[in-house]
Amino acid sequence: MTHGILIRGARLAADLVERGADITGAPQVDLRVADGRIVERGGVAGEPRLEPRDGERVIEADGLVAFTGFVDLHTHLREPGFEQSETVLTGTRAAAAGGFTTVFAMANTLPVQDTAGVVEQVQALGDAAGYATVRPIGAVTEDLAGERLSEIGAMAQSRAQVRVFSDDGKCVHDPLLMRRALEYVKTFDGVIAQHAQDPRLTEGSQMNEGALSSELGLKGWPAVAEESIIARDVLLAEHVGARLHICHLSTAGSVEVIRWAKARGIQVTAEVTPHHLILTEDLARSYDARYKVNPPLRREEDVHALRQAVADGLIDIVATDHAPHPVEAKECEWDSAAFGMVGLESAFPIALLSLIQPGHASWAELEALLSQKPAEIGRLAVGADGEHPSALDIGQPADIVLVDPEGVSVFDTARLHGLSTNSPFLGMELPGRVAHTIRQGYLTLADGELSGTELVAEHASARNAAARNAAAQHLNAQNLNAQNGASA
Ligand SMILES: NC(=O)N[C@@H](CC(=O)O)C(=O)O
Ligand SMILES: [Zn+2]
Ligand SMILES: [Zn+2]
Repeated sequence: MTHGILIRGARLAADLVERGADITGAPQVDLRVADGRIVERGGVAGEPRLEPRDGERVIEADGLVAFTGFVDLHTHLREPGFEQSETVLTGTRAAAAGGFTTVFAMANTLPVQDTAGVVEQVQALGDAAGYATVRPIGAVTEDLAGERLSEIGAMAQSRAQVRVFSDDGKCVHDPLLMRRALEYVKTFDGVIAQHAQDPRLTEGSQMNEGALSSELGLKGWPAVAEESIIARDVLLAEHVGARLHICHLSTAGSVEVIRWAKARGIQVTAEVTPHHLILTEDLARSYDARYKVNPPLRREEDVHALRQAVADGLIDIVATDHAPHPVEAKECEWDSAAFGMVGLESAFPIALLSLIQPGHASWAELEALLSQKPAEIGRLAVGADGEHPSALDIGQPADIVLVDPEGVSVFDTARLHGLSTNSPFLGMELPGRVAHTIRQGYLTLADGELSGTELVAEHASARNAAARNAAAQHLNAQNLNAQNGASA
């Protein structure tokens, strides 16, 4: 049913190791995709170019850069419970439009993703929609209340095979609970993703604490509220010998704590959002609540420190923290507005603008930041359809995104594909455009247009059936081997 795809003349991000936006240094490559995988390559090192076959869809990719599909370790899909803000379907459509083939779905839903039942439900909704692989994140504590550990083991062993646990939106503040959580996830190579915010230091906080918060009369949110939790948690992670991930780093001081922890060999990874790489607290002067986010936008020095930390390899990944909210929650007074911004569709343009163009990252490094490292931190390889291409090579699964560095993206409410439009970039023209997204061998985004919901669901169900067959064959083969072994 699925016809193949031939991509002609793309540059591979992996071949572009020099920092800066220029792509002419890499050879042009042809990739043939069939049955969900990359089956042939052409054009490199004297290999012949590939010619289209009957029924194949041809993508002319001259001028485009090909990445392994983007992986977002930090997305809020809002379903179950907040379907007026986003659903698994609408959120994964936004993901596909942004070049993502996998999203990790945060646990602050209603009910909270704190049981095997809820995480399996969220994953099943993702499988059915077909726009992206959905890997649920499990809550660390029951109902995100910070009092008792949730069913971490049951979620890890469920069909969803949860490996990332987070109370995101809230900080796991109790040090004993944090210690126990780290001990628990260590047993199955999981990770705790901490939302580092001391609740006592940020009661009622509205924006970054400093001269500007005083001037605007908004309650301040001190950098130390973030930095002190990170400092404590890297020490706990060291003590336990477990993996710790820090969500949405926002201050220069946080970078220094991470620098110290990494130099000590502590197993900590750090994430930055696109908005913290480009926006500053000054936007709060408008009192426009689109700029209200957790953690708050910080000073220009912080933005520079975060970019430099990416350049120095101290920050491991870029994650969107896509946080949809309905109009009512944003078009109101600053103090009563919700924290959060949508980010899936603007992630690539902002990464181009803040990291690639100023020379803080090469295209190859961006591929690590947006694809390989988040997949690795989230242990994406664990699970039924848990394969992620390590490179765009023959035999690898065909999760591919093609971007146009010379293109432009314009964000307005009509052009965003999620349910909510609380983007700080509305009305702006940003450099770079996501042109095509291919997930498991089928197009979810073709020339900037999302593929139809029914068609994508059909492709996904065919892929799911194929995956189930492969798993069954594998089991049969194992049984056969076991029988042969027994009779020998
Ligand atoms: N980032 C935000 O401002 N909001 C997030 C919660 C979070 O990521 O902390 C949300 O769920 O709305
Ligand atoms: Zn958070
Ligand atoms: Zn979040």
